[in-house]
Amino acid sequence: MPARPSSPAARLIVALDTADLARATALARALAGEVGLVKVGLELFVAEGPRAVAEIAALGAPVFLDLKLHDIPNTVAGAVRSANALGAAMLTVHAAGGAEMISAARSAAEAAGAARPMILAVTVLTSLGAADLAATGVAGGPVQQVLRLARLAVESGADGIVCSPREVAPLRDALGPGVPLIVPGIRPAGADAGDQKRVMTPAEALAAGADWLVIGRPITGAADPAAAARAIAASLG
Ligand SMILES: O=c1ccn([C@@H]2O[C@H](COP(=O)(O)O)[C@@H](O)[C@H]2O)c(=O)[nH]1
Repeated sequence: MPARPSSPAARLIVALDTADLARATALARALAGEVGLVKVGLELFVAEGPRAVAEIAALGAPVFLDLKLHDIPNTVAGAVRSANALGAAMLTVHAAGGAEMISAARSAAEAAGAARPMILAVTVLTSLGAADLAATGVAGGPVQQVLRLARLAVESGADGIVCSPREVAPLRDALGPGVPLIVPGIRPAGADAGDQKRVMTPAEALAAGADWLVIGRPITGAADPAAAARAIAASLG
């Protein structure tokens, strides 16, 4: 499992959201040494399969496999066992899958021994605003729901929590310093938010208590992705 990051660059996780493995590997090469981890998400994994993880891991950076597993406990445990063989450093499940599912994911990860992936629980997607969440039948707003899901996830064996930067401070208050917080929904000042609704700047997220910052388009869509990552790291002081 990766250690908690101690330098600004180590805090950055770049999301390689592309269906093209050649582009993903080119980005991973260009960003070597500029970020702490590289994230393989659904777009790349569905297009290219497990070899995407293997080829990107071979370039040196630890891989965050962001599959957001959400199914019955037996099925999720099987998927985690299959993912163990890929050597990812982090793997996501949806906290809304419930206590038994999260616990099954953690137990299945432990079968990989010391090199097991961190099991991260995704709380409320950063693309959802309060009204979107209410439309799914959840009352109380994102902060309340993230706190509820995060507590459940940690009690059920999750190694870390994925949340928007808006919930980082309340989560730190509720969970203390020991729980790693992995935070997408990051936008440098003036950057296009796109489909993200609960966002903050990298410096704001860090000041609130985030451990890792997950950043895709502001880096991968830049003319010079390495320079964009360096500028973000510099903004973290
Ligand atoms: O709640 C979540 C969970 C995961 N993500 C992932 O993070 C990146 C963010 O990419 P940007 O281009 O910086 O918006 C993306 O891969 C998502 O799948 C998230 O955004 N929100």
